[in-house]
Amino acid sequence: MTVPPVNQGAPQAPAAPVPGAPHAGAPAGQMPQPGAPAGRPMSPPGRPVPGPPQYATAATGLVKVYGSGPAAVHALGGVNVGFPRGQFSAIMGPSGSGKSTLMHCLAGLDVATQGQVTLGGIALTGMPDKQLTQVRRDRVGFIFQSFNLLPTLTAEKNILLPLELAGRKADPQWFQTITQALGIAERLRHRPSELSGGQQQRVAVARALVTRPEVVFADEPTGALDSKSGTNLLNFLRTSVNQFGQTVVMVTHDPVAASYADSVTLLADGHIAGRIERPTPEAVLDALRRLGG
Ligand SMILES: Nc1ncnc2c1ncn2[C@@H]1O[C@H](COP(=O)(O)OP(=O)(O)OP(=O)(O)O)[C@@H](O)[C@H]1O
Repeated sequence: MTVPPVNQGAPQAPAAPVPGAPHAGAPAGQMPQPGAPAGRPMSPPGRPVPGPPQYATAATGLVKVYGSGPAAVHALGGVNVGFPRGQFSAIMGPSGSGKSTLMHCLAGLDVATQGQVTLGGIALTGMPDKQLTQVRRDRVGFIFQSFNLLPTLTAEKNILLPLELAGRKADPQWFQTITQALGIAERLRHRPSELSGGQQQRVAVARALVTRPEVVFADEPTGALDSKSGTNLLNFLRTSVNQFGQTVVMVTHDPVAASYADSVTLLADGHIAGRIERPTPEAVLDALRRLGG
């Protein structure tokens, strides 16, 4: 099912709740048009992809089929999408529409059946596992609903883990900037069990940002948080985009959470079903109703 693009006439939003902070990044509406990239030759894995460099992460002709034969599930049916550098983008759609599958393919956590994925202008498609693991570790940050912190490590050690695994040293100034901005500088010696849910998620956010990744992928990051902790987290993600130039791509079911983003990409039945620029909760809710979500 598809609905027409829903950005026309959508009310202008107080979409960025950070006072005085303008939306940043590339101009809106530069998503590859369906069919446009067809015929473009596949770039070898790990090589720069020719074309506009404004997308931190993009997919062309992305198909994902789980299983085979009569049991095959067509989760993505040829998706063309780009998420601009230095912007906060949300992905929404009804349950089963392919949001997590799209995010996992973009982040190199899952391999597409067909099509091409780029991260920072580099082709991920066909990349050997070892190289892909390295790309995920060095160039991607993840925030999950379930924090995924190691219980035996302190907050500080959890945050530094991606750098340690990569054999890299922390930039002390950047570490201080993010832990202070997240309000966890006083909690660094605590283990996850000694922290509140909101604090644990903020540690997970610091861990995602510590490598200064190309893209932070967030999958329902506020799903397990109370509303105040959720608001704090969304405000921080917004700040990381506005102040640090971070690119954030977030899957969410929550229209209020989506209204913190610069744009919302809508999925339905494995296809792009529209896009809302400067979303308001009302515009998002309206679009989701039209999609039956
Ligand atoms: N590992 C898998 N094996 C088989 N089918 C799968 C698998 N993962 C997802 N699917 C199917 O692919 C489709 C898209 O799933 P996906 O999880 O991407 O949707 P979603 O929009 O993220 O859903 P939700 O909002 O419920 O989390 C669904 O029909 C789902 O059942």
